[in-house]
Order: sequence, then C-alpha cells, then structure tokens
Amino acid sequence: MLYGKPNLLFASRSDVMVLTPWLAPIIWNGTYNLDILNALFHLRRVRVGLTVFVIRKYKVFIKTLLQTAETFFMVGHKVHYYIFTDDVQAIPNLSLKEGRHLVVLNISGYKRWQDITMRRMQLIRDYSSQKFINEVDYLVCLDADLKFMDHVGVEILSNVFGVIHPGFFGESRQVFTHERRNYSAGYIPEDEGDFYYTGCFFGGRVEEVYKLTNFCHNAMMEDKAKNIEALWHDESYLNKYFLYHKPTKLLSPEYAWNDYYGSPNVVKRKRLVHVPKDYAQVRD
Ligand SMILES: CC(=O)N[C@H]1[C@@H](OP(=O)(O)OP(=O)(O)OC[C@H]2O[C@@H](n3ccc(=O)[nH]c3=O)[C@H](O)[C@@H]2O)O[C@H](CO)[C@H](O)[C@@H]1O
Ligand SMILES: [Mn+2]
Repeated sequence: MLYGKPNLLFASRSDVMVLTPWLAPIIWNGTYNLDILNALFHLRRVRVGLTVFVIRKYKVFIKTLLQTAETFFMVGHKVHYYIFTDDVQAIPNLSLKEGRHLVVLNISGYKRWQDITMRRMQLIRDYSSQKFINEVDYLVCLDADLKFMDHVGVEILSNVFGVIHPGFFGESRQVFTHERRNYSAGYIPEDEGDFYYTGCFFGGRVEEVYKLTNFCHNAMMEDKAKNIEALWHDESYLNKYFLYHKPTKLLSPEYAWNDYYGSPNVVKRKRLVHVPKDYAQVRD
C-alpha cells in the first residue's frame, strides 16, 4: 500500500471540529485517505447492508435511490440492499454491479405516516437479529427520499454512527428541536445534547444497530402507552439514544444535505441529498 506519509504537524481541516470531546471522529471532506480505508476494509471483506422503507406512495423514490447508490455507495465492496415494502411488484428489478444484491422484504405497513416512520425501528431490530446478523457486518439505515450525488464509502463505517442534521450544525442547544417534555421517553433537558442528529441516516455494526433500534422502539412504545409521541418521532428517540450512548463516529452534514440550506462554505461536497417532495402528495 503506497501513500504519502501522514504529517502530525498538519491539520486536515482548520475550519470545523473533526473530533468530538468523547474522541469520535467527525467525517468531513479532506480528513481521510480513501485508498487506505478501502484497502483495510477489503482485507476484512466487509459486507454492508443498506435498509430502506418504501411504504405506500414512497415507492416513487426507490429507483433514484438505488440507481445513484450503484454509482456512489460503497463502490467495490459487497452490498445488500434491503428494501422493506408493502408492494413487492413495485420495486424495480435493476441490474446491479458484481457483489451487490437486492433483497425485497414484504411487510404490511401502517396507516399513519408517523407510524410508518417510527416502526422502522422495530422492523430493523427484528430483522437484525433474525437475518441481517447472518448476512452483513454493518447496516446503513436510510430514508427513501434521498439520492446519492457523490461518494459515500467505508469512511462512514464504525460501531455506531449518526449524521449531523444539516439544519442545526451551527446552532445552540436552545434551537435544537429535541423532545422537551420531561414525561416523554425522548426527553432531553435544555442543558444537555451535543448535536442534533438526523433521523434519515444512521448505522453501525449489526449488533449495535440492534441495540439502538431496540432502545428507540421501546421508548416509542413507552410513550405510546401514555398516549404521546415525541416531537420528531423516531428522530427524537434516536437523539435521546445518542445522548447517553455516544456514537463512535459522526458524519458531517455532507452526508444528509438538503438544498433548502443552501451552500455553506464548510460543506465542500453534497454526498447524499434530499429529493424535494410534495408532502400532501406522498403522505396522503
Ligand atoms: C431528513 C430527516 O431528518 N428525516 C427525518 C424526518 O422527516 P422526513 O420528512 O424526511 O420523513 P419522511 O417523510 O421521509 O419519512 C421517513 C421515511 O419513512 C418512510 N415512509 C414514510 C411515510 C410513508 O408513507 N411511507 C414511507 O415509506 C420512508 O422511508 C421515508 O423516507 O423526520 C422523520 C420523523 O418525523 C424521520 O425521523 C426522518 O428520518
Ligand atoms: Mn425523509
């Protein structure tokens, strides 16, 4: 493996935080050498599962997500796409590159969009212990209304990782839309919270994703028994999990961009971007 020697007296980025106070790397463009990482993960023959849910009208998003993933996601590595859907026929049968597989998982779905988004935690948990654990090393869990526009590879992989929401990376705790009702299982006190993490992208080793999704699902069920729902649903419970079980790697907002937030200087590449959607159209 040939590459330039790392220089201890040179900071890869001086404009952003690249290491959290609990010593987890924050992945920004320019902070890593992809050749080194690819070589290490190839030696481990890493297998990556990507989960996505397309229930009811969200089927319109799947083709773009898969097509762009074939170009930009984990190129050269083994990939399993796990598509959870209520309509197997609607999933396009794309021809995939070598070492990449499409697995369509038939589920029944829920009526309310809030339940569809929250119940992803329960389903990912259950499939993690019954299936994913036997087939892949890492899971990457994504929203459907996304498209890859640039490289997303093994630099994201770690025991458990989260992505900093593009709307809040410069904000104070008061601005974070954490759940603030102390009787909710998603509650985060006003003087706690590190970052605001997006619900659209998280992952890690299958065992860790099992723990994360189990926590979030149980928290949601606790609230449901009290007839409440956290402010931003699964995203709120995810933020609660990450507060007390800190992610071992964080991805910068490059990994969950939304053009609504323009083009700030610190964001050099927009890797995974939201596809604009008409809420009235897709959510019934
Ligand atoms: C960018 C971001 O932070 N996204 C989060 C945010 O809103 P979003 O507005 O991005 O949520 P969304 O409408 O994309 O729903 C989340 C996901 O659930 C699935 N789905 C939803 C409805 C439906 O009828 N069919 C279906 O398949 C689909 O995979 C979708 O991408 O808040 C949600 C909870 O409120 C989730 O935490 C999302 O991850
Ligand atoms: Mn979304």
